[in-house]
Amino acid sequence: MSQEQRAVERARKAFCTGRTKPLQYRIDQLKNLQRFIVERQKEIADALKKDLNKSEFGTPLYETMGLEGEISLAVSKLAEWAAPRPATKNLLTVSDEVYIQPEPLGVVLIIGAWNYPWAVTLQPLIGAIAAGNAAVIKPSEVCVHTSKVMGALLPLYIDKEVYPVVTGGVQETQELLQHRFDYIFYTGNCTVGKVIMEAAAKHLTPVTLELGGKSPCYIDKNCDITIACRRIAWGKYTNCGQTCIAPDYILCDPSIQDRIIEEIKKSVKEFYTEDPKTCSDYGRIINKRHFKRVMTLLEDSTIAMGGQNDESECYIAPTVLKDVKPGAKVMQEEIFGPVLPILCIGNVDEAIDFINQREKPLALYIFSSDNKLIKHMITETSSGGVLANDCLVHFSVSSLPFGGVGNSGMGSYHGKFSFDQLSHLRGCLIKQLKMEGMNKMRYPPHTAKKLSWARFFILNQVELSKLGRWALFALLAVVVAVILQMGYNSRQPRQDFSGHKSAKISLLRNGKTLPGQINPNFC
Ligand SMILES: NC(=O)c1ccc[n+]([C@@H]2O[C@H](COP(=O)([O-])OP(=O)(O)OC[C@H]3O[C@@H](n4cnc5c(N)ncnc54)[C@H](O)[C@@H]3O)[C@@H](O)[C@H]2O)c1
Ligand SMILES: CCCCCCCC=O
Repeated sequence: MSQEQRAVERARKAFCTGRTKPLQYRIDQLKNLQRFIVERQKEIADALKKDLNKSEFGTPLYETMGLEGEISLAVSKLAEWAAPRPATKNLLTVSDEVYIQPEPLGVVLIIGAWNYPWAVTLQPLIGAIAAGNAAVIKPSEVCVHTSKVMGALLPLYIDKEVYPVVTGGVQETQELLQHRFDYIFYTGNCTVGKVIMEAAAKHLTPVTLELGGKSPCYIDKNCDITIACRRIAWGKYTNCGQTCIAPDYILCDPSIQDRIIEEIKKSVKEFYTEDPKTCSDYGRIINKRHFKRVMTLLEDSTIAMGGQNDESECYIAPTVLKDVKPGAKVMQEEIFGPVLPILCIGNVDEAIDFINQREKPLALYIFSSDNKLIKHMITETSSGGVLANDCLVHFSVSSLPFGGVGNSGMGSYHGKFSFDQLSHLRGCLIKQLKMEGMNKMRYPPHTAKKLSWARFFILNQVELSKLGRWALFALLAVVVAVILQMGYNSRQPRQDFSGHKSAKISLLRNGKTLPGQINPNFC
């Protein structure tokens, strides 16, 4: 039996014991995960240093602090998230129990990417644990050292039967994908996203795909360009540009292009010194394949800043390209490296058209002091998320769903969204075996009058909370009268009452009077 098959079977068997269901178990596992992050900070940081040259401060800042926050949130909110959620009642369910019960899905497969290997692998795991699932964890093999540490150390902290770690490469991932899961949570590129979805379709397994793409960054003339460029330089060059939501390219008026270049130069110097190569806060490209790929993207554009590189170290300096044409190589794929092209456009509406003519991005960045312009751009475009006047930080806001749309992915997570995404939200309606008179309108023989009553009860989604006391009282009186009438009529021989004793009544709909030619004698 392969390690993949063994892991899946173990997780399934453990899930079937029901031990992941009690909230206390989930909280204990989340706290164990928290302990792992705190106690193994050194091993985590050492591995990231080797994989991506992440610094000892960069690791907590970009990888583990967010995880700690998400765990604390899940632990403190779990009872609330997992509790039955009351659902709105209508006239037909007014005396019933109507609620939504979140329940675990089963065994989740989590496939992580290499660029923030702890953040994007363990953050879905937090959601899976909180929601009461088992999970098979597959870290990215591209992050060689991190993957080893995760495989060796994580099982020492969390239940290794329920949350096994499978290490390995494409072959191992594909072997895992042969198995049936109850959910697949994949983070990575769009091409492999399609492979994942195809494999999931064979078992009708639902998926979240956290993908990437080209996230545009519009800079309005009307903004503080110094501050804008500092924030953009941080968003772009953090992790050497290998961030799913890095601003991929800048769109701006030609009159501010040179100013932008100067300000980015200043910020780069401020962050990474004159020589970023020797700066401990500046990362490296993950491997030679990606190094070559990024270098190719520079070929047909003009370098305005940076461009220095060293293949032996997978080093590429923070780089800006100017006057870039939409047809340039750098505009044909997600850059995922420290290269920032600037494209000049006429005005905000041209920027909107440019964005809308391309795939829906994971993030859209807008820099402007004009709130109306920001809202206009938000209304006229679509993207996974949007952030005005800053970069990246929306990732760390647990109350916002994080995820893509269209080509940048499907599904979302973080905070309660992770819990909901990895739960089945089960609709529950508990009726009593009473009030049978109310059901006459749906039982055969069907008549026009029964239909008009059904129409009233089903289509009038009366929001009881919005009705005034008297209106509610009047409504209940009508309901009681109808029930009594139905009870009476159900004891009478079947006949057509049309034209007889027609009662003209007025009923409330959304606070307005509804003149109803409704005859209660419909049976
Ligand atoms: N939306 C997000 O939250 C997010 C976060 C991080 C990265 N990303 C995106 O991920 C991409 C970078 O990651 P990557 O794709 O290079 O990571 P990667 O190469 O590590 O691949 C991710 C996972 O897919 C598996 N995989 C790779 N090829 C496969 C195949 N042919 N069949 C089955 N499984 C396969 C790998 O084993 C790995 O576990 C970028 O596009 C980036 O924008 C998105
Ligand atoms: C606060 C910045 C964290 C960025 C994490 C991005 C994950 C996707 O690549």
